[in-house]
Amino acid sequence: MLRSCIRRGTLRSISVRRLNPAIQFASHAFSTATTQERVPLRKQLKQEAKSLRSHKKQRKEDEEASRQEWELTVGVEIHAQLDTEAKLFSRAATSTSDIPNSNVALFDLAFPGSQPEFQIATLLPALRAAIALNCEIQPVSRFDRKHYFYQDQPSGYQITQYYEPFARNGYVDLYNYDGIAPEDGDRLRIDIKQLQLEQDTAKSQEYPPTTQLLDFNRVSHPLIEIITMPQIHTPATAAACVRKLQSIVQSCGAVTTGMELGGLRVDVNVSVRRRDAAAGQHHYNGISGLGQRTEIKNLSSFKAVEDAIIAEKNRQITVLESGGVIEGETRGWTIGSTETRRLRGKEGDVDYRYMPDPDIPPLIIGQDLLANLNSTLPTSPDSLITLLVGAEHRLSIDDAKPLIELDDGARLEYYHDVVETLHTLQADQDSTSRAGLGRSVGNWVLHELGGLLTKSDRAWDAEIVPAQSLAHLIDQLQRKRITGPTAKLVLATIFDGDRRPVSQILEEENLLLRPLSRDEYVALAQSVMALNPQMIEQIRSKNQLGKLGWFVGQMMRTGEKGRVEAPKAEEILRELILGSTV
Ligand SMILES: Nc1ncnc2c1ncn2[C@@H]1O[C@H](COP(=O)(O)OP(=O)(O)OP(=O)(O)O)[C@@H](O)[C@H]1O
Ligand SMILES: [Mg+2]
Ligand SMILES: [Mg+2]
Repeated sequence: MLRSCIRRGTLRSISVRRLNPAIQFASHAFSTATTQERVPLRKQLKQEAKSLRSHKKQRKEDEEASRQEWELTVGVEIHAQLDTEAKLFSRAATSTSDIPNSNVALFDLAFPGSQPEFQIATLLPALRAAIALNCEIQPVSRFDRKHYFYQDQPSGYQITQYYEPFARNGYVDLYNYDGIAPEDGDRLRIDIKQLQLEQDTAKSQEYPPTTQLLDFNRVSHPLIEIITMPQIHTPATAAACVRKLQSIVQSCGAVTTGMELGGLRVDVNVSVRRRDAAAGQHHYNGISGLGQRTEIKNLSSFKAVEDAIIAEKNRQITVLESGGVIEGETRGWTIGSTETRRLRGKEGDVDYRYMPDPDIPPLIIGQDLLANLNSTLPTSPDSLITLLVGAEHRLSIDDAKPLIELDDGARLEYYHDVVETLHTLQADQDSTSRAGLGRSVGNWVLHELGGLLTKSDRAWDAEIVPAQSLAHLIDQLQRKRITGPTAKLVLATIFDGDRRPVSQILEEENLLLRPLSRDEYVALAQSVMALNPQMIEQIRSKNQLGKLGWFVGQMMRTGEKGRVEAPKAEEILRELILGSTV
């Protein structure tokens, strides 16, 4: 990568600073060579930026040309670990962080004579996910044995529900705020073929060349497999779809951890077909005309989903353009790589010998249970977004999304606590001034408090700045008793552990706004105007109003701390410089 950058002459100084000494040496060699050609540094940087731009443009054009010619189709299978205490068919605990092989029942290890004991509690999170994904819940479903031999599956088969799953015909709606590709427009519905219950496998740890350790704590952890229809046509939308599915199953309490902790694993199925050629020979559940699919197994991040699809699409196009054929096969992906790799042949090669499990009776799900779950399901992420950007809260979509997603919903809870307290504190204010409170709280919670968290590298904790304190601080600001910079200063003080009530901090530190008189503003404005008469001239003669900001900044800086209000400062400056009022 670095070498190719150097070859293309696109290495930028900003990236060099973060690299190791050997790489810095390479960049030094590069600049020495160019100095010898006596190209001034500024010109050289300009050329580099230009070449980078044209390279990016070329790549975009190539992508677009390939998109015009080839249609990509993707369907995803998501395996999510359900939030349950016990395993699917035994009472062993699901905790995987305990000592390896400590949570294992005889049935999990397929001891002869052991029998499955279906854990009914598993159904609750599974059904919550199915309802949240708009599925039709099947009154009767059954378990099958899917046979394959691998050391992570002691019985030689996985118990799953492929043929008669407990939920069918759902869908997930994706909006552009979910990050779908621009060519998919504002909204896209992806159908979900089914949700099935199944067992997880054991966890392997490889110690090449000869050792592999197996931890059976994970074996038979209850999973749901969510299978989408092949209706996705861009890598970005596939990643957005997985992200959205994860956020839905998390927000309804069906799963505990997401992809980052291994609680969710994704297989992507990829095919391409030439748009102007005859329809493809392959079909899936009523959708026909598809190209031959390959399946990339076990992806564990959204980026891996997107990158693996791009790589596999390009590989398939190259094979087809050179007259080859795509084989139905299972492929793998390593993070950071640029190519998928063949793991094994699939279609036709493996016969799973599916058969009904004779030891497990059918699953019968009653309407009363469904009615109860339906009425207790938490609000969906989409409904939350609609609420937050609506008239009551007026958040921007860019703030609403992270507020919902951050810290497993804890950030949103905190936001609500602050808004609630603030509404009580502002009960005496008129409704127009209260209308913008949500937006302002969103800004403080995400950007100001969020900024302090990032800077200090601390994890979220609602007690760092109690919601009550933040509400009082915003209240003081809204009432113009303190300035914005003062509010930020006090927030940082509380963040660092000051537990005095906000009002006490403001009193004791003498931070309450004592507004400057008009004469004081005029004197301050005149003193900063004297610093740069040339700029004053430019503002006057060329009407360069943008430059007023510099003088406002100077007034804030040189004036007494916490006493200068920016809008007032600008008003006075306009008056003095232009003879006009705002
Ligand atoms: N031609 C195709 N191109 C792209 N995706 C496809 C194509 N045909 C099917 N798919 C997708 O492949 C996936 C098939 O999943 P399904 O679980 O039904 O079968 P499977 O992959 O054989 O099963 P498993 O991997 O669980 O053993 C679905 O997401 C479907 O949308
Ligand atoms: Mg599958
Ligand atoms: Mg599959």
